[in-house]
Amino acid sequence: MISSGKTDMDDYHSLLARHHAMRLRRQILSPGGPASPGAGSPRRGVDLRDGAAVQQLIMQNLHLVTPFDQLIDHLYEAMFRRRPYLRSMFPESMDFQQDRLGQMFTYMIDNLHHPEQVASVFEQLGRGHRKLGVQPVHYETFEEALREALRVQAGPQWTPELDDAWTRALRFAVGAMVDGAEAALTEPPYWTAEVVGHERRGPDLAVLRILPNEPYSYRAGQHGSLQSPLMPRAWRRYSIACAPRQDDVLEFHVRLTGPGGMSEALVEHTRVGDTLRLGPAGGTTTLDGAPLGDLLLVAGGTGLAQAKAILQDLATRHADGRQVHLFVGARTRSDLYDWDDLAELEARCPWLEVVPVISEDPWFQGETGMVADALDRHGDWSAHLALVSGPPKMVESTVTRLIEAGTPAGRILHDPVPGIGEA
Ligand SMILES: NC(=O)C1=CN([C@@H]2O[C@H](COP(=O)(O)OP(=O)(O)OC[C@H]3O[C@@H](n4cnc5c(N)ncnc54)[C@H](O)[C@@H]3O)[C@@H](O)[C@H]2O)C=CC1
Repeated sequence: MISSGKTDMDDYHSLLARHHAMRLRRQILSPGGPASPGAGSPRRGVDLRDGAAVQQLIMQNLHLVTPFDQLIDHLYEAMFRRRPYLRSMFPESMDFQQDRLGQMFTYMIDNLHHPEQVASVFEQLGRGHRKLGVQPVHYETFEEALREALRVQAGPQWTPELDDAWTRALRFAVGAMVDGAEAALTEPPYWTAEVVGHERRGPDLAVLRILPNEPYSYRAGQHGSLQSPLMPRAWRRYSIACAPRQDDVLEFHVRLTGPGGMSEALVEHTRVGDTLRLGPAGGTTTLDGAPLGDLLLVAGGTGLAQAKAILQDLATRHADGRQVHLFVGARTRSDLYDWDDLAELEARCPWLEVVPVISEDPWFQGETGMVADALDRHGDWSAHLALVSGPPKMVESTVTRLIEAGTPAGRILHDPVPGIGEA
């Protein structure tokens, strides 16, 4: 059983986390740093002002330490050899974890010339890592293991300059993670949530509704991470498919993507009354601070979750006077799994037009083919603010097409997709 209230143990862990954070910060900020003399401190804004130079050095020599999956194999081997108990913090299968870490390395290196941006992404990551039980002290072991892995992978061509560049980049990112974790000490590392709704909307799709045990704050367009007791220590992100509600219930749309994974646990083996864990909300694809103007939402498959949350949010304030178009891509008519809610929203909101686009049924009486083609047929979107969500390839092709047709890249919002922007 997972305790739903705050316990003395939680207080103890909060104190311990604060203590470790302060100790690590003192070490990092001390002239020698924890492990590498002369290394820069990781505080954002102050440090890594030469991020572009660090980036250049790392990039010029990237061939020595890639592919990242090999480097990451070495890294975990070194980490679990040094601290075997750390293995118990990870899920049974490390594949997903290894992919994510590779993506974070790529993201960090690609963006070192924008340290502020790196810092804010890693602060969110540090906040999210609290749910895994990660304490700042673990980052020391991570750093030692990564430096060993880099040395092993690069072999005799590894130099102290490269070691220094990687250590500085890593400490900058880790410093931001510690900041993020520390700033979040007033909230739980994760929430327990009761499943209050579970509707099958087709053989491979479920709409889940859950009620967190404590107030959960998020903005329309963000995602939350879910963990099922059927997959201990594994977490997967899903877009929250509703704007914040009075009854505090959250909705998620989950497509079964294969056997043995989280999506199977959530679609096939989860029932009303079950308990899930929910990590803090994250993601920056929201309308906060977005420029005014008409809006184009493009959603593919379960990417509809994000668009639905944004629409519900807009509906609470008459869309701020905007006109809004939603193009919903699905393979078949029956894949329009949330059509009733969309039709209800469209009927209620005179500012909204919903256009379904079906890609694998040429007899569909409406738009058929790829969403990007349907957009072209419907006119000029270059003055709209666009928000795109769905399968990565669909997001990539839609964003490319919008840019070709004249929409400035800065007016297109989407969650990170490998290949465009962040990884
Ligand atoms: N916030 C977000 O951006 C969200 C993204 N997703 C992602 O959406 C995906 C799930 O999608 P499903 O429901 O299985 O979608 P799906 O595979 O059923 O496809 C949905 C739509 O995308 C189009 N599409 C699929 N592959 C494409 C390609 N290679 N090029 C162009 N268009 C393509 C299809 O024609 C269809 O219109 C997952 O990858 C998930 O990570 C899911 C929820 C939220």
